[in-house]
Amino acid sequence: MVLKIGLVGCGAIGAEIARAIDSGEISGELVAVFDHNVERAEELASSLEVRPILSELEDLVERSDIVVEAASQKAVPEVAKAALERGRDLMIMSVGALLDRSLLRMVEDLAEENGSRVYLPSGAISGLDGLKSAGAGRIDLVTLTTTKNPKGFLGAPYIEEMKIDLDAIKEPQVIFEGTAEEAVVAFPANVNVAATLSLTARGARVMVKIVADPDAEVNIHQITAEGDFGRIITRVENVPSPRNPKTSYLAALSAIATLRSIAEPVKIGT
Ligand SMILES: NC(=O)C1=CN([C@@H]2O[C@H](COP(=O)(O)OP(=O)(O)OC[C@H]3O[C@@H](n4cnc5c(N)ncnc54)[C@H](O)[C@@H]3O)[C@@H](O)[C@H]2O)C=CC1
Ligand SMILES: O=C([O-])CC(=O)C(=O)O
Repeated sequence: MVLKIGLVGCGAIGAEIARAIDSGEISGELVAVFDHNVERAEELASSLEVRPILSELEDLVERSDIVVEAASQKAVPEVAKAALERGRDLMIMSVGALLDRSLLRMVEDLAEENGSRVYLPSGAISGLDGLKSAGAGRIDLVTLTTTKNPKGFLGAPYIEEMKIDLDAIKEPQVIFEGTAEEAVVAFPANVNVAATLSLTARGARVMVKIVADPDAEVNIHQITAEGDFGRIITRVENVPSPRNPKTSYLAALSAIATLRSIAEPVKIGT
């Protein structure tokens, strides 16, 4: 059976996913795309060998086996409800949205009631396999330190609210410290990975530090987790997506790897 994929969001991640389906790297069919920026959807669709239709959300869901959200945290409630109520599988990239407890419960309940699966890729970080194993025991604390070039934080609600002048940052500067729940609201397009860590760590405290470094050419996520298993330390130096400096290329690759693994009979890793 050919997996029918519907894509919501035609930006940096969505475009990489679409190209991977088009080239046969992901075995499936991109049946429909939706973006509230219609020009973006049109531009992506017309760049592909096998052109998907441009559709509205409801129609996209109807045509798909799996709906891929690669849009924004704000899009998640509507996309999740539409997909899960119709028993479709769902992959979510804007994982930060799920730190809203009531949304997480709705997603879990609808998935269970309708026999759907929800996939949350590792995104731009490494080490979730070990953290998942550790979560079977006790995890005491997880810390995430994210470093990006200041231009990667442009437009973040926290930057605007605190009136932080990103151009004035001339050396590495900690611009935010807080919990994962606070971080995903303050920087919705920068630290979805904090939510992925939090959900993997099964309720353990996840503390986030965000550093703006004007010399940074890579997006760094350094993670330390401690518990009765010992300590895990991971650090990824991510190449930013050329289309969107907020987003690391690895995040798109993790979405592609997740879609590929759905079709594979042998599952590797925790
Ligand atoms: N889980 C992870 O590790 C990572 C998650 N992300 C998140 O994944 C999402 C996609 O990332 P990118 O492709 O880099 O973003 P992007 O900004 O390059 O593209 C997003 C696209 O979605 C569209 N869009 C936004 N809200 C929409 C809505 N409500 N309905 C329809 N279309 C909508 C935009 O017009 C845009 O074309 C973002 O929320 C981003 O923060 C990004 C990097 C890593
Ligand atoms: O791509 C990254 O480096 C991480 C990111 O933006 C996110 O988690 O939202």
